[in-house]
Amino acid sequence: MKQVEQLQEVDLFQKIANHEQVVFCNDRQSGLKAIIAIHNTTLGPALGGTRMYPYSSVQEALEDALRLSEGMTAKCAISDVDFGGGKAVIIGDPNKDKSPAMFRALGQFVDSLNGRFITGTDMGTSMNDFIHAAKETKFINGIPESFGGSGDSSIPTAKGILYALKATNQFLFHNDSLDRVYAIQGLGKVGRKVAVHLLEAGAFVYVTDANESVIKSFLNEVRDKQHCIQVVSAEEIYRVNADIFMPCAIGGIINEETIKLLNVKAVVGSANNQLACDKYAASLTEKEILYAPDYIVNAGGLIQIADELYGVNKERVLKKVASIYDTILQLFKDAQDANITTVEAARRECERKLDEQQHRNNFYSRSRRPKWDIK
Ligand SMILES: NC(=O)C1=CN([C@@H]2O[C@H](COP(=O)(O)OP(=O)(O)OC[C@H]3O[C@@H](n4cnc5c(N)ncnc54)[C@H](O)[C@@H]3O)[C@@H](O)[C@H]2O)C=CC1
Ligand SMILES: O=C(O)CCC(=O)C(=O)O
Repeated sequence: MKQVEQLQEVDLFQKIANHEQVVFCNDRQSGLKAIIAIHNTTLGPALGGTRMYPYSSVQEALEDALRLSEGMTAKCAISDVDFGGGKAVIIGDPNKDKSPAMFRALGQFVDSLNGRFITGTDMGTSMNDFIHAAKETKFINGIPESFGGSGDSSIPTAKGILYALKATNQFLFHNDSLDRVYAIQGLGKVGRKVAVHLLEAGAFVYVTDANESVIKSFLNEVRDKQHCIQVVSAEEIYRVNADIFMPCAIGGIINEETIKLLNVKAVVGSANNQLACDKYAASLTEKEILYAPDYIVNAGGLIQIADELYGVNKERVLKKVASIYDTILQLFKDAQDANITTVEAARRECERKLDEQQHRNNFYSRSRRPKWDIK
């Protein structure tokens, strides 16, 4: 028994070897079971949303927290914001298990980290949930403006996706018009906003969502565009003949099986960690499918919540979100010139930025930050 315990301990530390800190949060009264993963605070306190998902095991939740927080380090570096990478996951079904008490408990755990981790919404959580968390800690962002936050971060995220789509169309078709065919997986906070805009721009969209009521409500919103929409099943979304496949729900959906099915020229979406692992970037390239790295495409929300550090200026946020167009276009060109995948090109750029900015004050060098006052 003792040997088994020792082995598990070693495995766990191997698993989190690239991370600075992982916190398991358990609140019996509210039922909160959450994991906070802090990947890297070189550039500043760890920043990242909190996801709620009915994980089938603690292992699965931990894997997700580790991968998502690592992605946030890259996202912060490439977006030039003064934050590091972190993320929290709550184990539970967002449609059944949520309560204000659960988010207050999460707020207390976040507060106990004294500014090392700042959080807000992600998949399965909403601004309203974080109003409760913000009663317990100041280290919450992206809550409604009426509560002193920067508001719905899925709005700038959706705008960023549209810029990334334009850049992709420019690169592929030498014309950045959005008037094309898209296959959208997930019509949540981000996917739906993007879909509505694409329809307004004259696009045709294939859509799917795991939740039928989400599809109904979407169709209701875009009643006058029914001829430009086809609802398909969860499986069919991978097979449809479209210009761009847009993952806007869960991660890990670009894998050996789905790559075989894809019938598109590019993959551009909001979901974090779309590739089940990095090797699938090469498989996409082999199939001549252009991949826009998720953490560049979906950085709009991060850009807004990071701007809270300076008191939020929507104009400044929009300008920075618009730069996603140039970043993506340049990345496609760099990858093409160097004959490497877009994932490798993005990784090199992140590493360059992290190296270049090692000198920046960070948690360990006791920087003071205007809003969060990290001591
Ligand atoms: N909200 C934001 O500003 C940002 C979101 N993201 C990422 O974008 C993705 C979507 O985020 P949100 O729209 O905020 O989440 P959300 O929770 O509002 O919406 C997700 C939608 O996907 C659907 N869904 C879940 N599993 C599915 C599946 N297997 N097939 C089809 N549909 C499925 C859900 O029913 C839901 O309608 C997530 O991966 C999130 O991490 C990334 C950056 C910022
Ligand atoms: O957009 C947000 O509200 C949170 C930022 C984040 O966690 C993400 O970009 O994945």
